[in-house]
Amino acid sequence: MKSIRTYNNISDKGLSRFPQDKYTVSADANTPDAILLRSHKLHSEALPDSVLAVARAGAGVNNIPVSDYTHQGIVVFNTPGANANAVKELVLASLLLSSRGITQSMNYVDSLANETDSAALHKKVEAGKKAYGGCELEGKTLGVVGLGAIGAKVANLALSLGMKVIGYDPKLSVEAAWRLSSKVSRAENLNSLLARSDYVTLHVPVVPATKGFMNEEAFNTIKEGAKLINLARGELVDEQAAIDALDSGKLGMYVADFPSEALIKHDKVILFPHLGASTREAEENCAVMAADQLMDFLENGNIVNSVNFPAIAMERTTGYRITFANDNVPKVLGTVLNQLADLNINVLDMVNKSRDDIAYTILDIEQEPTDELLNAISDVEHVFHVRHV
Ligand SMILES: NC(=O)C1=CN([C@@H]2O[C@H](COP(=O)(O)OP(=O)(O)OC[C@H]3O[C@@H](n4cnc5c(N)ncnc54)[C@H](O)[C@@H]3O)[C@@H](O)[C@H]2O)C=CC1
Ligand SMILES: O=C(O)C(=O)COP(=O)(O)O
Repeated sequence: MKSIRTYNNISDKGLSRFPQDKYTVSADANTPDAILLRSHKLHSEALPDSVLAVARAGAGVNNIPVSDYTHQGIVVFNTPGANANAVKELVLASLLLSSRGITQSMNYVDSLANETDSAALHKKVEAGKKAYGGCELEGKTLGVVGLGAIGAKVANLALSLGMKVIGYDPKLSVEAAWRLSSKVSRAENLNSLLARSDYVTLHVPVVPATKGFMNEEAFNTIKEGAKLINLARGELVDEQAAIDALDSGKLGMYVADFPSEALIKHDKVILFPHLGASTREAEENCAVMAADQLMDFLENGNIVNSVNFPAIAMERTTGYRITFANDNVPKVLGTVLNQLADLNINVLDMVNKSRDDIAYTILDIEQEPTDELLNAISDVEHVFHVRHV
């Protein structure tokens, strides 16, 4: 029986992927084989030694100490693109909310709830409406920072609304570039995007290069009165710099799903709870993808959509499967293969992949591996994880 420990609200559609005769799934599993979570922060938690993998049902992995886990042999997964449409749709809402005085005018109408005279009510409603006139999106320029799964969908949607779209993504993958309309124009650098955009929307992970990148300098560069949408991570924006820019009028509006004490008080800030991925569809997509990836890893040693290990998969043969991870240096694989040769063990199939400074191998052999063999592989210099799956 394998055991999965969950954190957060994970869709039942994902949880029910784990067959009950093979898995127990619970929030209080003591010695789990794997963790399945959403935004729960693992940085200050010690994981039990039993944990082989952590799956984030979602995109951002900044709640997980990924590099610490890598050399403990813990594979970290996410679910690329599975919640992108949900975020895209909330960006659309954010564009409209920041343009049309929708929430403010709703609050105004609500404030008239005690008015009992119908004629007086209509007079006040009509008199108040002029305070909430807005502007249209058509013809305006949207700057999209980060053109991955979400950014590309947002960019393509904005084009269909008649907006001009500028994108900036110095690390754009070829796959992501294929998903992007050729009508999206490319900004050479961030400042050029900021200076030309009426709306700026952020879709990058929080990493050292992006932490606080929307700082005083960025707000000085941004087009006068531009509106900023941040459904990516709160840490991307220097909050005080944003508030100063809002106060001076340089920034027209800030929309985010990261409320904070300072932001909540500001009348040019529109805040939601962290709702970007909170649709039934996205929660199901993420949970199903994360569960399937975990099972494939636990049962077959295959790795799909990991953020720290190479992508690697091999069809099961009739043999017995060993997987091992090691520092990506010469001679490790050769040493293991020599060990097998010395024991007269035939290799049926094998695949080896590397990513940055680690390598991972799946080996199907003809006979069941003994503990002695597994220990011998584990003792090879630079090997830090071995498993019979
Ligand atoms: N509000 C919410 O509920 C959600 C928030 N997110 C946030 O959105 C982020 C993006 O999500 P996805 O689009 O799914 O990820 P993704 O990995 O598909 O795209 C991220 C893009 O950012 C680019 N990038 C990396 N560093 C950059 C830099 N310095 N400047 C410009 N671009 C850079 C990458 O090249 C990549 O194309 C996640 O990391 C997460 O923090 C994601 C899903 C839901
Ligand atoms: O997928 C992401 O990066 C998200 O931020 C979604 O967060 P959540 O799973 O809704 O807490």
